[in-house]
Amino acid sequence: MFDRVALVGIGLIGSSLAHVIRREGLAGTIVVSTRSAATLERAAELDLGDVYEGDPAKAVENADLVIVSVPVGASGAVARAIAPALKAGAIVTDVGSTKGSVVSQMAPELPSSVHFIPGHPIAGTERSGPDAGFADLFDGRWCILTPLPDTDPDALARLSGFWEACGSKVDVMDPAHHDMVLAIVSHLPHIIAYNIVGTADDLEAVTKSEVIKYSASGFRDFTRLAASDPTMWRDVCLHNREAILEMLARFSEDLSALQRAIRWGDGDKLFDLFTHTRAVRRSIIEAGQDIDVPDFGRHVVAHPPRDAREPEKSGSS
Ligand SMILES: NC(=O)c1ccc[n+]([C@@H]2O[C@H](COP(=O)([O-])OP(=O)(O)OC[C@H]3O[C@@H](n4cnc5c(N)ncnc54)[C@H](O)[C@@H]3O)[C@@H](O)[C@H]2O)c1
Ligand SMILES: O=C(O)C(=O)C[C@]1(C(=O)O)C=C[C@@H](O)C=C1
Repeated sequence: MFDRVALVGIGLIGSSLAHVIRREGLAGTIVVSTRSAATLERAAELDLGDVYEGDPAKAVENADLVIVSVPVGASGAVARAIAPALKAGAIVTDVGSTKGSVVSQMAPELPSSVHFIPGHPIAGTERSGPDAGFADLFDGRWCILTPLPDTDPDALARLSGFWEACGSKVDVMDPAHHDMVLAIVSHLPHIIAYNIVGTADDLEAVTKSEVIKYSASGFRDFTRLAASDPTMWRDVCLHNREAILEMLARFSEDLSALQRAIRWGDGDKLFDLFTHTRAVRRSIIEAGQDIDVPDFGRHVVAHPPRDAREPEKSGSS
């Protein structure tokens, strides 16, 4: 599909790309580049590429596709470093979890002779580094591309074809819309997980050994998310600030409504909410992973629409 692909950053996402590119034969040559010499050495031990290059500018020379897979806060510095060496006509993309900030950091640095098309595979785990990658990571998962207004349609089609060959389903959207959607479906859940695990750990008397000993599966699920890479999530919080703050405000409002219902013993309200959220989960399962983005005009969790409520208000199934 591409003669030469340069992977700048070889952590969970970069190494997963290396595996799937190899498996599917999507590149003649895979060039691997990353900031730390130790990580580059590990990538070589894992045989993730054909060429290993510490200098990102050297790594992208003659590449037809350049994929930047670094924490979003480093996107601008990487773009600046690779810009002078990029081949005219190359496609430059990224995988960062925020898009508005990546566009504003990278676009001004890149020459107009390349096709810059930001992207984000909605696939990952709590693990990081070159050992964490696996070829199936993107199987059946969405990859969102956020082209700029003047993006060449042929380059967009080529990049979409690449992600499809990696196993993904591709959607195209505006960077600001991406950031709003991801703030609720990905960023907020991680922030809630970091917070709940932090709160539990602060309660020294009931935690330490007891948190581990009695950890119920609900809490354990939060600890998985809260084990995610601190650098990556620090950068996500700082680089999707507005959308995350907006979602946190809505979340806090809805949490207050829930708190009030508990305080006043409003069982109907609790039952209605829990019935509604169960229906949300069921519709996600029924749709497989084919989940539409939330409709922000309508979706207010603490006040489910009447028609979404089930009449039966007691018992469990
Ligand atoms: N982990 C996930 O679940 C996930 C999912 C989708 C997208 N993403 C996004 O993908 C990107 C990479 O995440 P990851 O999980 O692969 O992270 P990771 O920590 O596993 O890997 C990051 C890589 O970037 C390199 N790096 C860091 N700073 C650099 C710099 N200044 N210059 C060059 N290389 C640098 C590191 O050495 C490492 O190779 C992030 O932007 C993240 O938001 C992550
Ligand atoms: O499943 C996980 O562990 C993830 O954190 C993956 C996840 C997500 O929230 O779904 C995290 C951040 C990425 O930008 C995309 C995917």
